[in-house]
Amino acid sequence: MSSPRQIAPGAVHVPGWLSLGEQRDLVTACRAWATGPVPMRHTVLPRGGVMSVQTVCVGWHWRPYRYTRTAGDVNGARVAEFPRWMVDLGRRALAAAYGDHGGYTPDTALINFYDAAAKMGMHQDKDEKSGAPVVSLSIGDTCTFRFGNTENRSRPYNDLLLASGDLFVFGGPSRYAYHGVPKVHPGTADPATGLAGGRLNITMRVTGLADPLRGHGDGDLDGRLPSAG
Ligand SMILES: O=C(O)CCC(=O)C(=O)O
Ligand SMILES: [Fe+2]
Repeated sequence: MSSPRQIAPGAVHVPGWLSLGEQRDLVTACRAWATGPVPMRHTVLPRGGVMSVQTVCVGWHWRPYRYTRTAGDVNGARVAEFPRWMVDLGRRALAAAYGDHGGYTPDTALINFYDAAAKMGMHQDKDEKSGAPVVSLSIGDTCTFRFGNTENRSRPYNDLLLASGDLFVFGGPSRYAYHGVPKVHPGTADPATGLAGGRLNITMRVTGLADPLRGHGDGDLDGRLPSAG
């Protein structure tokens, strides 16, 4: 692992943060999630466009531009639980980037698979009701990651390479920075991760949404129930 590098205030790149073993375990977990309960798919945008990346979610299902527990735009199933080990991984990631995890409790992850031709246009991650940081992990082929400003999709931005095992965290003043993936560099992956080609990106986030079934989060139901006395 190299030392953390600040790209902008609140945006930190930690090259080679994940060990090879951790990358392998994440590839295995993502492969399983890609098969169900909600299969990985190309997200269809409201105006009919289709994203070139393939996505599967855990914890909450994202579709433009909201989070739900069930994947109404795929097969109607409830997405897989957000595992405790991923909360712990998210906390270790924040501690590595910022020196302290501050009680970070991600409740959703978007898992994106990029083939050699896939890209992601400049966008903000703003469907979350929480301003908590986004933790991004990359595995497989290296990509060019464009990290911009909070005002618009254009310059100033920074182009950096995200390679297998890299951590990128954006929070604080960078939380709503525009970002995207203009290019994946085929043939740059180490097959020892279990991913022979393509790029896997996992972003953990805090939705800030209540879970009506469990009473977690904002609008916690527990607070509104009559006390047992
Ligand atoms: O693939 C990446 O590095 C970024 C993914 C991303 O921005 C997103 O899923 O919102
Ligand atoms: Fe994003």
